[in-house]
Formats: sequence, C-alpha cells, structure tokens
Amino acid sequence: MAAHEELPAGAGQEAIDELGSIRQSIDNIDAALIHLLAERFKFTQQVGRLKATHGLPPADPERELLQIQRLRGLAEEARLDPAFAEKFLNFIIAEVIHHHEKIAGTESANGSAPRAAGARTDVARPVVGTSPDSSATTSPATS
Ligand SMILES: O=C(O)C(=O)C[C@]1(C(=O)O)C=C[C@@H](O)C=C1
Repeated sequence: MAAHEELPAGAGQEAIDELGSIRQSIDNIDAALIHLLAERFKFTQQVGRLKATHGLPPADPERELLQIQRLRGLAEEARLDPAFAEKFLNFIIAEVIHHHEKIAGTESANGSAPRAAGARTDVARPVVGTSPDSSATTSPATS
C-alpha cells in the first residue's frame, strides 16, 4: 500500500504505523543489498579482467562448489532456506560469468547460452544439495 492510498478498512493506525516502520527497515536492508552487490561486482570485474589477461576460463566450477557448500552452511545457521541461498548465489555467478565472457570477448552473438543456475555448458559442474532450480522447493523464506 503506497502512502497516498487510503487505509484499508479494519486496519488501525497502530498497525499502519508498525507496517510503515517495518517497511523502512526492509528498505534499508534492500539498499544495503544493492550496495553490497555493487561492491561484489566491482571485485568480480577485477577478476574478469585478470582472467581475460591471463587466458583463464570465465567459470571455475570447483570454486563455485566450495562457495555453494559454504553458503548453504551459513544459510542453515541463519535459518534461511539453503536451496534459496544456492539459487541466489548461482543467479549472481551466472551474471558474473556473463560479464567475464564479455570482457574476454568470448560471448556468443546472442549472448551467452542461458546458464541454468547450477549448470555449465562446457564443463561438468558439480551441483550440491537441492537443485537450484527451486521451482520444486518451497519458498525462499526462512526454514
Ligand atoms: O572466483 C572466480 O574465479 C570468479 O570468477 C568469481 C565467481 C564469483 O562470482 O564468485 C564467478 C565465477 C566463477 O565460476 C567462480 C566465482
């Protein structure tokens, strides 16, 4: 509900105020996520240039396997769905690899083949735990 909209019948002012306050915190967290992602992409761009300069492949499946294992563990500790954590990381990494390919000039004419999260086209890539294509899993909510 946007600020200019009328209050739904039945919701008291206290509830509306609480909702507004919680949403402020959500907005702060969303802003932090954007800033963190921007910082992460700055570093991965550095990696992309380094890899292109030295002829290293854009993707490193072994590294990804370690990252996924680590993040799944962290997610469990934080009571976040590990399948969601894996899917989220794979989503980011797919974009990073696309950037790496662009830097190296190795992307195909219509861009990279769509990389299903957790799937490589050129290398057998380990997939840990639940499939990151979590249409089969429950919500990305906490577990
Ligand atoms: O660490 C690397 O080699 C990267 O290119 C970074 C990164 C990542 O985004 O974390 C991206 C692609 C690789 O497959 C593994 C990890």
